[in-house]
Amino acid sequence: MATTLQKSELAPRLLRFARMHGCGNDFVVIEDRDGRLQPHRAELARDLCDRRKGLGGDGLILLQGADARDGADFRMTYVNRTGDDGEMCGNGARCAARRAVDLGLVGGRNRGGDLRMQTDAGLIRATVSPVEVTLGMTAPADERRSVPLTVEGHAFDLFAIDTGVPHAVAFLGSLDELDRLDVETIGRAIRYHPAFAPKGANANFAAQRADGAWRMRTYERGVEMETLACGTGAVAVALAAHRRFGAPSPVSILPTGGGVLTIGFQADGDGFREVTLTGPTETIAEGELTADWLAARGLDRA
Ligand SMILES: N[C@H](CCC[C@H](N)C(=O)O)C(=O)O
Repeated sequence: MATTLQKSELAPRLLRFARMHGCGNDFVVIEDRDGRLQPHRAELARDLCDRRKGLGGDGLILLQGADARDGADFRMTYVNRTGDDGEMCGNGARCAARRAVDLGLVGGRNRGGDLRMQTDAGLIRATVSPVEVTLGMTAPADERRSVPLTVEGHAFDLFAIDTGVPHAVAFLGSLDELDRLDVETIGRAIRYHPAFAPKGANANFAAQRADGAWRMRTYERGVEMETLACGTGAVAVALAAHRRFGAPSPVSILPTGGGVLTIGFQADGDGFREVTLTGPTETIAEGELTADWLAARGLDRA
């Protein structure tokens, strides 16, 4: 009996995780109420997002306590797979909202699934329903309607906008052209192009389907490869489709990973307001990181 007691006294605080995805853009979500993982986030993101030696994911999400002055329910810290911070992640924020509701982080103020989260891009509102999560995005910034450039022998007239993180959008003439595009090579060249320095940009490619919806593919900054979906990128494609082709709100976006992302907005000459992003999330698994794994990184004492 004494041994059992001793063990539990010595047991490190275990970390609970969830593996989640939104349209195939996948994340490890960890509860970090007191923010003690903040200094370790880059290493944690690299190790946990590893698809062989970790849990696998495009990014790591920490759910932390919020600054009460903001009126936020919690804070989302998003870290890319590479360990680089991302100010915002549309699919990640949808997963974070779902997880916060599941964990009761919104407490007694869970206004029927309506909540507010702090991010480095600003305050994001979210409405969580059994099937979908809708985000009220921050106002897009730094819109550039025409950025002509040539990469790898392809001439593009890009649309650029910051929808929480910086994005460039290229439209292709057909779905076939989109399917055949070497997103890895061309996307990377756009992502690192001097036109978007020093921050770089996520590179999105889109083509319209006969029913009016837009198919899209994304090379993600900070993941440094093509991902199966990108929420802030889908918002950028929708706003670009409005400017270029007059696409009305709401715009339906079909990411490679399946499902539909729906983007609502109000446009005026100068910018966009009331931008929303709606789509499904799925929780694949939840559990606890082992004491050995944490100890190997010195996190049992963190
Ligand atoms: N996948 C994300 C974007 C992550 C941000 C990251 N790629 C960056 O620019 O640092 C989304 O759904 O919006």
